[in-house]
Amino acid sequence: MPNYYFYQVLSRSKGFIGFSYNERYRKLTFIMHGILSQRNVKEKSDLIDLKYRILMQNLKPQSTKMMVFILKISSTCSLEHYHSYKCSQTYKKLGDLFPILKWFSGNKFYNKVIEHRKVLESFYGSFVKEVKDDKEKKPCAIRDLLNKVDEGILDKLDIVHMTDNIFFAGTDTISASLTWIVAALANNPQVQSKAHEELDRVVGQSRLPTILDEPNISYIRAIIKEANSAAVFNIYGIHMDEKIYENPKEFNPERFLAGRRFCTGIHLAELELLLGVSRLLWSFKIENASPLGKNGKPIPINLDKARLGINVWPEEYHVKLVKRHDNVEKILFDISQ
Ligand code: HEM
Repeated sequence: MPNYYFYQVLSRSKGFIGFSYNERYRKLTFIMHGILSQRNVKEKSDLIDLKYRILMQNLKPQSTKMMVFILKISSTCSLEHYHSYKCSQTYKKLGDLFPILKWFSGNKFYNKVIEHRKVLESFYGSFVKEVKDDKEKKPCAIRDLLNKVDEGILDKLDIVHMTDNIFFAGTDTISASLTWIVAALANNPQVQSKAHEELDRVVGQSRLPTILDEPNISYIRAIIKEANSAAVFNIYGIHMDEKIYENPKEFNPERFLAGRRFCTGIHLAELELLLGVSRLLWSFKIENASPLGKNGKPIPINLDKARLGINVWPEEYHVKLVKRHDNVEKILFDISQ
């Protein structure tokens, strides 16, 4: 059941993620699947390429603060989202516990949500403005959404909240995944050796891995798959929950006509992880820089301990990035590559 504070007040019913199935959701999901389609993502892969180049240029070989750099990729967006998330979770819980709160629009929580909404709308509104003012009309997801305003399908507030949703769904997820993968690689040098062997064989040391290498770097793909662990849900419990499905025991195929619900950004996520992991490993050997244990070796990074952001993150850790060959700097800083 959509929560009043989160969906109606904070998002003014203008968002997309987590919204109930209805005509509006169907219309928006169609638009989002178009913007984030595999073809669109591949066509715009140079933007992701640029993003990783900037990230890699900021990773100074021998740095011991990998975590900090990875966090920096999306610091502005993620920080904003982290506050947004924390705030909305509080409202969500309170709203769920005391539904009556929604009738007191002047209450403290309501005012906090409104305050927060102002920050959020001004933050994402400024992105939208930047795209509108861009004389070169560079391609981007916000521009694709703006075209839908011209076609009379979306309004200005839809764009602001959908932009929020795209950043919300697409930044913390990738940063958290990369941070887990780096920790797992630091703990498993033998896995890195196999990955380095594959990259040297397929890509060589005179260019960066690109999207075109994807079919030939199956070990890198397997590392990404292994790091994104599967979650097992109580499917029976969810399907029989009357709060989620009307008349759950009734055999009613119509309820699935709304279409499958899954991560709309899956193609973008896969591409970002592929380029992120392959380029990190192409450039560096990742060494665990934790304090030494009794056996004289660094204490393995504890992957059982996690902390909560929007997603689940590993605890802070330190790694050392060791440049793998002499071409690393030359190629990372050569924009013609
Ligand atoms: C490693 C990265 C990612 C993971 C693990 C992930 C995971 C998920 C999950 C579990 C859902 C919920 C699906 C459901 O309702 O059953 C979801 C939804 C969504 N994701 Fe992702 N995601 C990732 C990256 C991205 C990226 C890069 C974007 C692009 C902007 C994105 C956009 C979305 C959107 C728009 C939804 C909402 C779909 C809906 O409600 O219909 N995600 N994601």
